[in-house]
Amino acid sequence: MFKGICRETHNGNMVTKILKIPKFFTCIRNFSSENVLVEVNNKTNTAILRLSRPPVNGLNLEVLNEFESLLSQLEQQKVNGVIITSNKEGILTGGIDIAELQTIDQRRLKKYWTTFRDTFLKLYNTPLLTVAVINGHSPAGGCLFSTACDYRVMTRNYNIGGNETQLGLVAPIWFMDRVADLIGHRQAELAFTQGKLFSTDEAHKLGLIDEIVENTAEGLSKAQIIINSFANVPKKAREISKRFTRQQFLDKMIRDTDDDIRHFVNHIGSNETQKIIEQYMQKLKSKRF
Ligand SMILES: CC/C=C\C/C=C\C/C=C\C/C=C/C(=O)SCCNC(=O)CCNC(=O)[C@H](O)C(C)(C)COP(=O)(O)OP(=O)(O)OC[C@H]1O[C@@H](n2cnc3c(N)ncnc32)[C@H](O)[C@@H]1OP(=O)(O)O
Repeated sequence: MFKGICRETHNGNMVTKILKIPKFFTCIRNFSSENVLVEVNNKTNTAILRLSRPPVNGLNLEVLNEFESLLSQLEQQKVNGVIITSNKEGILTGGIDIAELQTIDQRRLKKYWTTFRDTFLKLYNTPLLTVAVINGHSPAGGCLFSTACDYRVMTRNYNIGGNETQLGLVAPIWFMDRVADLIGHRQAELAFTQGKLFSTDEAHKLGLIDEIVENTAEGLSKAQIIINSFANVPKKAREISKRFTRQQFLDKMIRDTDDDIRHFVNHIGSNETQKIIEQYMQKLKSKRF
């Protein structure tokens, strides 16, 4: 017997069921965590990882830890590819859960930012093939994490980009570097100085995303096609090529770890930034944009 977890909504409440499935008939392996649903298709050996933390899949410490740990498990299982998407069509993630930034406790800020960086690095550095199916808005942290994937498809009429400057925050330099890798230095400079959120069409024209799809289902099947297209590529050679093309960024990010964490703690932990964050949260709650 194979044990799986099934999550369903009944009358607005999330219900978790433990399923017992005969191994022979299983086509899906399921090992979801609290905030991230995972299913691995036994036939294609591809994992779909769905962010599932209402209301906006905010990236708090728990989501980041779960995400990192699930990726490690998928690496051990040697899946053929990982598709990252949202369980809620319309929002991939609202980015960092702002509640994590509402503190001047330096130890907490340091812990959060270290975990945030480590999770990004895990995704950026994994030998697994990764495809982001961006099926909703993807501001700030959401955009950053999708840039770590090998390929990005996005559904129409949503926004993606680094809006930190609009909020009075400064995005980390490695986010800027990663976006510049995709859209070029000049466009990244314009985007980050303006805190620009791009529409799906704009993001596609710039190269921030690779393809546009109409809906999540099309996104998932497109992602599977991308993963399949690597089937005849020698695995070891692909993995080493991925590592080589990413090595320079990685070396710089790791070399700058201490400076980056210090900068984050000082920037977010200052009274001035705390006021800005508080005002932003109030605006967000009253929808005054
Ligand atoms: C060296 C480095 C130094 C410094 C680095 C500094 C900062 C870190 C920099 C970069 C990395 C990443 C940063 C971030 O991710 S900051 C977060 C930025 N995110 C946003 O600005 C998104 C804000 N949200 C929205 O635009 C919309 O909510 C969204 C489009 C996602 C969804 O819209 P929708 O209309 O569907 O829902 P809402 O009614 O707006 O929201 C529902 C509910 O959720 C709350 N909410 C939304 N986003 C967040 C969030 N990010 N964190 C916490 N809470 C959030 C919202 O207030 C509503 O709450 P309630 O009113 O109680 O229902």
